[in-house]
Amino acid sequence: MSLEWILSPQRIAGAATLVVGYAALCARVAWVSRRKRLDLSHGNEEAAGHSQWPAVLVCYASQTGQAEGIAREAAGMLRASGMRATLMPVDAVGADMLRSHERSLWVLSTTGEGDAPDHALPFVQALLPKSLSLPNHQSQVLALGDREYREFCAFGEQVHRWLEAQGASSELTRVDNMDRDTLRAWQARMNERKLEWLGGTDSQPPAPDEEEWLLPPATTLVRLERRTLLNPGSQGGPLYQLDWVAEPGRELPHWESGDLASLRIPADPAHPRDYSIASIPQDNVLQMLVRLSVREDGTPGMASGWLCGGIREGDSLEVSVRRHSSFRLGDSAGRPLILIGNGSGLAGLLGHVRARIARQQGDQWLIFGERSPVHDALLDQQLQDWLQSGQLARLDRAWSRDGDNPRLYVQDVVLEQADAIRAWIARGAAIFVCGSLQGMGQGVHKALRQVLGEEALHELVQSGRYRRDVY
Ligand SMILES: Cc1cc2nc3c(=O)[nH]c(=O)nc-3n(C[C@H](O)[C@H](O)[C@H](O)COP(=O)(O)O)c2cc1C
Repeated sequence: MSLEWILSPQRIAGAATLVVGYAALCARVAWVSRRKRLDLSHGNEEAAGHSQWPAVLVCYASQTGQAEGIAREAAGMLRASGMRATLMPVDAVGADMLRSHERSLWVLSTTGEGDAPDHALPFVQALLPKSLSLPNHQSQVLALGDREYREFCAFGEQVHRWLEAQGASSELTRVDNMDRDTLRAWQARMNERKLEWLGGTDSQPPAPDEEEWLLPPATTLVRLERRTLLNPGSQGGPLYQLDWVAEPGRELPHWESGDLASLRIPADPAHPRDYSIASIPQDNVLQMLVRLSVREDGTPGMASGWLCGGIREGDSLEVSVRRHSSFRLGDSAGRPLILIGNGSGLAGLLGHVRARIARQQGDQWLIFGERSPVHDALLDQQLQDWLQSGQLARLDRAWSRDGDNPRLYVQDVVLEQADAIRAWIARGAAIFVCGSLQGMGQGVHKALRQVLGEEALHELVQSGRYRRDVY
């Protein structure tokens, strides 16, 4: 062992970290027990105090809320251990902020075809092309993805490589379809890192309740009150409206319009299925629209087959609500809304329409696409009633199988109504798109780019005025 090495700045800095870490650990033991008696706040006000404790930046990029949920839990866990954890979406992360932190934790999902989630665009365009010097920075990257996609975890990998190129040390973990074993292993590793960050692994092992900080959201038992076929005679797959109510003596979980209901079906409890919630809590019903999917061999899909046929009215099921921040109304709750979608995507849009009607805001325009006006005019009476009463300002429907009429899709309506779309945007409207990615989501995006221009659409994404739930 050379003298230079013993006296090297890194060694001295390491020893100093250990001393500070030990002090932090002592304080932490007292503080953790206090925290356990307090309600664990996820607000960033926690990050402001306790300046003597190690600071971690917890960043997320999330399209449907899973990465955000994990980041939130991780920040809560770090705070409960006595660290200063600042939670933020990646688009709020700046160069100075990264330089001023020695540790960061990234939870990043990949969407589209290997793309970053929509809200991460400013980060991708402004920060990723930059060169920063982060030689002492330690980062953990948790990349969420799905192996079914060719570009598995591409965005998480991109950020991991970028961090390494800036001189940071980075550990990458890829998670396939929220695999619980991978998440549990990562969680165990984070508990180790946390102790290192706090000043040495030879300190106390984590308390048992700290190990399970990635708990799944609470579930509630609900009963299927009614199942209604919405498109009898359709050439497409049957689409059902499912109305769930609370079991006697229980309450439905809380949600906001845009959120998802996560169901565990008996045949495959390890893989919950998410559905957009079409109702609002004031309805006292949790409503969803489910299309029966049919496999290539003609047999019904496992989850949709059971929901559309297996489970009977009166039967019960565990459900949990998944916060879907990127598709909630958020700051757009008071703006005029343009709601665009197709098929079962109507569910996500209906939630917003109902939430706004409850707020007595009828300034909303629904552009909806289906196959035939004869068989697929979903919830037509309800939509017509809203239109009559002014609770819906405009309703445009695009039918792709309407006798001899030319095939019309929602993106065609967007192009046809370009002037009106521009006028709505000029007076502050926000756009929400829900439904299939292939064809609809991509087509509408292209049409909007044509109508509004690349830059204006980009600005709408950045300011949260263009939100998509496409699958
Ligand atoms: C429309 C769509 C596109 C997706 N594209 C990819 C992809 O290209 N690569 C990948 O690894 N995962 C992809 N996924 C899977 C997501 O990354 C995965 O479901 C993740 O857990 C979602 O996290 P989030 O809720 O934070 O967005 C895609 C998911 C959806 C719904």
